[in-house]
Amino acid sequence: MINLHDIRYVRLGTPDVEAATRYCTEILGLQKIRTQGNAVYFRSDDRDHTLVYFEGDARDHATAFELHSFEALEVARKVLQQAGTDSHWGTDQECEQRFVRAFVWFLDPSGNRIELIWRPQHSGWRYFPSRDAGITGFSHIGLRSTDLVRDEKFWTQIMGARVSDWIGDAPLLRIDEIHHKIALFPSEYPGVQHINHQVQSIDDIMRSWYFLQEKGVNITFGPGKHPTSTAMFLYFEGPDGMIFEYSSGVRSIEDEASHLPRQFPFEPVGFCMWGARPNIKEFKT
Ligand SMILES: O=C(O)c1cccc(O)c1O
Ligand SMILES: [Fe+2]
Repeated sequence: MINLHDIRYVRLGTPDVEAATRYCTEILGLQKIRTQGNAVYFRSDDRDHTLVYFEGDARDHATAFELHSFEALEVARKVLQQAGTDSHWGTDQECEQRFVRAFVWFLDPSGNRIELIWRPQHSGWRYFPSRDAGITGFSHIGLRSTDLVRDEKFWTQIMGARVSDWIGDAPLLRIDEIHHKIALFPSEYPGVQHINHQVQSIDDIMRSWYFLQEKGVNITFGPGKHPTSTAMFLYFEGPDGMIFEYSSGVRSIEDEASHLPRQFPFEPVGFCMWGARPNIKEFKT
């Protein structure tokens, strides 16, 4: 089995890098760290970058997870091969673009591009955004799944993730003590379904709620509170229809042995314990 250390970055294609850059800095509250070639890099915490927008197809998404050693990459390739999944080494140029020493990529059973990376670059600089959204870091993604039961098996049996809770058949998956770093949601096609950044407190959620409305950003869900992770949340629309989430107060699962995943209904009450209703296709039946 593969042992994922942590989620690291998301890379998104876009036909309009300039518009995406304006959104990331002025609306979302990330820090632009560099432009390199046709790509712009953004920080949300003490890592070199956690989000990249590159000139390309808006359906072209990749998500990276850090592994513990170079040997772990080699082992991962064998494990994937045994599971019938082709994997490939990243080229030197691709490693340079990602600020990693080595990586392996593959497609999950739904067709999501996943990158397993080794020695990603850290920053010696404090994260310093141009808008104070209260972001403390990139934390999780929603991943599109064309078959939730099949993909839950892949992510738990091959990738070593554990189910923390289910909403209907949608599993919230942890790879460390944080309630979830990946969540699978039903879709007809692959891709990243939402990108979560943690913010410091409910004050940041509410401040952003007013701020985003003033800026005319489409709020798609919330403010609300997830009964699953106990996090308070706000979802809103970004470039090319991507959904971004701010949340605060995600629970930790300290005791692996005693945690049993809980089943929540795939209904508004399964997503929000305050009564908010999602205007997000993948959260609705
Ligand atoms: O935090 C959660 O529990 C959660 C639940 C449903 C959907 C999400 O995006 C979540 O982050
Ligand atoms: Fe989420």
